Amino acid sequence: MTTHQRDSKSSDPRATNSNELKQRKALSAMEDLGISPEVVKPVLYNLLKLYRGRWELIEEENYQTLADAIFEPLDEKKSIAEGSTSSNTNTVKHKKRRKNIQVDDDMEPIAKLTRPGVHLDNSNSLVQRNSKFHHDNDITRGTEKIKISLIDEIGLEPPKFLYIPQNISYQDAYVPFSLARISDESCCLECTGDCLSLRVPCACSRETGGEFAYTPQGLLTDDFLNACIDMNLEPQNHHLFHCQYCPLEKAKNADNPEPCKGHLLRKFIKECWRKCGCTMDCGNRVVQRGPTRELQVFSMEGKGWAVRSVGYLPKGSFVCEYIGEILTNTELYERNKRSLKNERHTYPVSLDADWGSEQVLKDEEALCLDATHFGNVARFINHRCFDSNLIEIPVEMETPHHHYYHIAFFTKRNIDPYEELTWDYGIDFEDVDHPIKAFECQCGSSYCRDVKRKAAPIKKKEFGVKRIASSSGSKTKL
Ligand SMILES: C[S@@+](CC[C@H](N)C(=O)[O-])C[C@H]1O[C@@H](n2cnc3c(N)ncnc32)[C@H](O)[C@@H]1O
Repeated sequence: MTTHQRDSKSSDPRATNSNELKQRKALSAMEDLGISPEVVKPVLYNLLKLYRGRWELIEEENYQTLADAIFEPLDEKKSIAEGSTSSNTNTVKHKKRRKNIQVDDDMEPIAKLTRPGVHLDNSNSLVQRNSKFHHDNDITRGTEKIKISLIDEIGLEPPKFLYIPQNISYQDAYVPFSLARISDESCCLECTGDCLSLRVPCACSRETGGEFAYTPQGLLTDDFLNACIDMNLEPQNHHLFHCQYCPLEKAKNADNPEPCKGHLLRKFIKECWRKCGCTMDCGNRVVQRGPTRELQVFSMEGKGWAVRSVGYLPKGSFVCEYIGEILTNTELYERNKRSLKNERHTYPVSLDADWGSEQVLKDEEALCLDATHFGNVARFINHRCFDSNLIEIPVEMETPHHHYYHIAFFTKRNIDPYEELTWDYGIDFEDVDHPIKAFECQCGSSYCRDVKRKAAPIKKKEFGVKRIASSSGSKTKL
C-alpha cells in the first residue's frame, strides 16, 4: 500500500502518526485564517472519507480544497432556499472530474456529510442561515477590533470568501520580513512615545519628504493627500515607468512578452514599525492599527455588494487596507485562467507602485494581492470613475524594499454617514484587446469612462473579473 492510499483510519501506527501530523498542519493552516479546529475537524474528516485518505488532494494549493469545503454549506443553503440540490451535486461532480478520482455515486456530498454545527454562522459566521435576506453582524469573525456588518435588502447570494485581517502569502511570493533588512538609518531606534510630537521629524518621515504624512488627529495631511490625488488623476503628467521586461506581460507570454504598458511610480507612506523605539500610539502608525471606523457591507442593484461608512468620515481618514493573498503575477495569471473556465470572479490588485526602481524583477518579486478567496472588507468596495471618494495609497511597514507593501484606502473628501465608499480601479474600458472584458460600469459618475461601451457594446464574453492590466498606465491594475 502506498502512503497516499492509506486510509485515515489505518491501524499502522506510523500511518496514524503521519495522519496526526497532517491533521495538525491542516488545523493550524486553517487556524491561521481564523477558522477554529471545531469547525475544521468534521469537514476534514468528511473530506478524508471522500478522498479515501488521500491527503495530497486536501493539502494542494495551501489547503484550498479544505477551505472550499468549509464554504460549501453556504451553497447548500442557497440550493435549499431555491428548492434545488444541484449546487452540491455539481460541486461533487466537479471534484470528481478535477481530482480524477473514483467517488461512489452513493457517497454523500461533502456538505451533507458536514454536521449542522460547522456551518459558518454563529460566532464563525459569514452569513446567517434560514432567512431570505442575509444578515451578518460581523463578517470579520472577531478578527478586527471593530465589527463589520453585512446586510442584504435585495436577495443577493451570500459572498463566498474567508475574512482575513492581514495579507497572507499564497505560495511562491518572496516576502521576507526580517529585522536585519531594516537598516538603523531607515527606522527610528532612538525615538520614544509619539514621533509626531518631535520638533524634527524622525528618519521614518524620509519617504514622505522629511514630513509625516499624518496629522496629530490621525488624518492624512492635505499636502500629501492632494499630491496623491493629483498623481492618480493625471498619471501622464507624473513619472510613468515602462519596465524592460514587464512581469505582467511575462506572466501572459513568457517567450514573447508584449512591451510594458507602463506603471505609475507612486508616493509611499512609511509608518514606524517594530524596530522603531516609539509606542503603538505613535501618530505615524495609522494603517497598522487596522480599521477603526464603523463600516457596513450592503447590497446594491447592478453592482452587487458594496461598502458604506455608518458614521461621518472627515477628509483624509484611513478606512481600511486592501487585504488578500500575496501572489506572484504568474500564479495570478494561472489562477485567472482557471477562474475563467469556472467563470468565477477574481479580485486582484497589482503591487507595482515601485517596479520602476529596478531593472528586472524576478518572478517571485513581482507581486499582487488577490482577495477572491481570502480578503477583508475592501474586496467589497466598488469602482467609480475619477470622482471616487476613496484613494488607495501604498504604505511601507515591514519591508523597506517595495516589492511587497500595503495598500490603504483614505477618504478624498468629507463623507456623509451611509454614503457608498468607492475607489477608481483605473480600468481602461476601451481596452478591447484585454482577454477579460471589464464589467459594464454603473458608477453613475458624470466622468464615467465607460460611455463608449454603452454607446457601442462590444461582443465579448463577460466574466465580471476585475482586470490586472491597464493599457494607459493608470494607477491601479484590476
Ligand atoms: C472588488 S468587487 C466589488 C464587490 C462586488 N460588488 C461584490 O459583489 O463582491 C468588483 C466587482 O464588483 C462589480 N462592480 C464594481 N464596481 C462596479 C461598477 N461601478 N459598476 C458595475 N459593477 C461594479 C463588478 O462585478 C466587479 O467585477
